Amino acid sequence: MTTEITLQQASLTLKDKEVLQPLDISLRSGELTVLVGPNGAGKSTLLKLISGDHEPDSGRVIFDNQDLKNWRVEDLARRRAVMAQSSEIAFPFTVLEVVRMGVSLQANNLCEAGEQAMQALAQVDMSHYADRRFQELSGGEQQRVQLARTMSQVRTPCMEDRANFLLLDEPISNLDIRHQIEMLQLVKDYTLQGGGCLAVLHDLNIASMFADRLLVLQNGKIVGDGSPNETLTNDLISQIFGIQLQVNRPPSCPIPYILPQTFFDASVHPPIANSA
Ligand SMILES: Nc1ncnc2c1ncn2[C@@H]1O[C@H](COP(=O)(O)OP(=O)(O)OP(=O)(O)O)[C@@H](O)[C@H]1O
Repeated sequence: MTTEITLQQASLTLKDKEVLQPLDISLRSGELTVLVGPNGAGKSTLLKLISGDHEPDSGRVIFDNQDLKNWRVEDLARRRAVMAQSSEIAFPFTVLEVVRMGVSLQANNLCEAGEQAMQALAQVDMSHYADRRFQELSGGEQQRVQLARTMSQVRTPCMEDRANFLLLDEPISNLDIRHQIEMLQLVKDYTLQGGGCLAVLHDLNIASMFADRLLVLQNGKIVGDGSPNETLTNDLISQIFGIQLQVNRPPSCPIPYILPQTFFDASVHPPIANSA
């Protein structure tokens, strides 16, 4: 059975600005939904609305058939986990302790929590730093640990017929290409096992590679919703990002990939001088 997070005419105004116009969206478990859009479009705000950090001014957010505002905080924390865009950790916790914060909601005892935290660290290629202070890690390393913590919080993608959800705000923004792909594959596997995920990403090519469904947000409004093949069109993405972009669909490539139009301009790539 599919578990859903549904927005029904949910809108939000912050400091006199209508950041999210009334939105009707259903996020389904079992697929990776990626949210893209220009800076300031309202992506993080939408994620906060879905996670319960913001309450809508009008309309409703429903998680698993129940209005989000009626969920008990502890119950919600076991069913969906949130990775914020920036999450500083003020105290000198070790890497293992940070991940255990997520694990502790699911584990039955301390020993199990320790083992699960180590497994989660191995998945993000960070076991070797388990005893290091989190604050001493690089930006990318911190991001991988935060992803491990978040995924540990809702470790089992699906229990009986009810799915859990990951809500990730730019989870790979600090990662090198290898780790971007490995981390998104982890998330994708989570959805393949029945879990749900909404991830905000800026890289359209990575989004194209991994998304089952792409939501395109502009000025607090959904202007595109479908597979990457359906939503990534020259007109739509050039218009929303305000730069001429070209969506390429070579027969040998199963997904569209995007390059700026300037890449094809002769002025940017002058012919290589003949040194002979
Ligand atoms: N707490 C707040 N108070 C007032 N305005 C806010 C608040 N949070 C966000 N905004 C405004 O809402 C708009 C959307 O912000 P949001 O962070 O959701 O955008 P975003 O799409 O995630 O952008 P980015 O890609 O830059 O991360 C912005 O104009 C921002 O200034």
